[in-house]
Amino acid sequence: MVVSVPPADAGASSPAHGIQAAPGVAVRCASLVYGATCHFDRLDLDLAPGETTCLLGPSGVGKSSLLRLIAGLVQPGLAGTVGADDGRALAGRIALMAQQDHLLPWARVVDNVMLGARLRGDAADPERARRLLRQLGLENAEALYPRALSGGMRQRVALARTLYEAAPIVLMDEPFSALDAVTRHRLQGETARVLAGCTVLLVTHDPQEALRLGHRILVLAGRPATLRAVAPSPEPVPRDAGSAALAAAQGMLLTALGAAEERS
Ligand SMILES: Nc1ncnc2c1ncn2[C@@H]1O[C@H](COP(=O)(O)OP(=O)(O)OP(=O)(O)O)[C@@H](O)[C@H]1O
Repeated sequence: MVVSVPPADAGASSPAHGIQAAPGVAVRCASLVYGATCHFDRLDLDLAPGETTCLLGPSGVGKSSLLRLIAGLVQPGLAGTVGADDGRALAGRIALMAQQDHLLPWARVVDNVMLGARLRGDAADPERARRLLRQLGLENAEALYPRALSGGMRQRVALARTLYEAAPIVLMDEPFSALDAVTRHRLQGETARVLAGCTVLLVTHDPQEALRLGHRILVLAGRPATLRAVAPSPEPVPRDAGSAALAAAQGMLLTALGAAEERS
C-alpha cells in the first residue's frame, strides 16, 4: 500500500525525514474473530510518537491483522478503532510495507520505488529514489524489472518504496525476513536512521532485530491473545548487536517468547 503525504504542518517539529511531526497512534478495542475462533478481543495498543514499537508473537496469532487494522485495510473478522493523538485523520499519513512485496512486474525498479507518487499524480523524484536504492545496496538494479531480482532484492525494493513515501507513520511486516544475515544487519541500521523520528510498528520473528530497533518491544500471544511488554536495553537505536546489554535483554525476550508459545 502506498499513501499520500500532505505538506508539513507549519511550525511542527520535524523528524529526520523532514516531512511532518509524527503522531502517536492509539488502537482501541481491536478484535479478530473467525467463526468460533477468537484470535484477540478488546485489545488496546498505543504507538508512542516518534518511536519504533516492535511486535513479536507466534505465527498466526494476529500480528499482520493488527498492522492491517492500523493501516485502515478492510479484512473480514477484523474490527477496532484507530486514531492519532494529534486529533487529525490518519489517512494519507501511513506507509505500509506488507509481507508480500506487491512489485509491479511491468515497471522497472526505480519506477516501482516511485509508484506512490505516480499513483497520486505527484511529481516523482528519481534522484531521491536512486539515493534510497544506493543506501539499500541496489545501485545496479534501478533499470531492472522485478523478474530479474532475487527474493532479497525484491524485499529491498519494497523497503525503498516504503521509505520513499517519507510518511510520519510507518508499518512494516517482517521487512528484512528475506535478507542474508549481513545485509539484514546493515539495512536494519540504515532503516533506523532513515525512520528516526517516525512512529513505526515493525512486526518481526527475530528477537535480535526487535532488540536492535525497538524503543518498545511487545509480544502478542495467548488465545484470545494479549499484549505484553518486554523491556529493551537502554541504549539508543539502532543498538549494537554485540553489546552485553543487548545480549542480556535477548535472554529475557527469549524467555518471554517461550512463555508466549506455551500460552498460544
Ligand atoms: N479468511 C480467514 N478465515 C479464517 N481464518 C483466517 C482468515 N484469514 C486469516 N485467518 C487467521 O487469522 C489469524 C491471524 O493471521 P495473521 O496473518 O494476522 O497472523 P500473524 O501473527 O501475522 O502470522 P505470521 O507470523 O505467520 O505472519 C491466523 O491464525 C489465520 O489463520
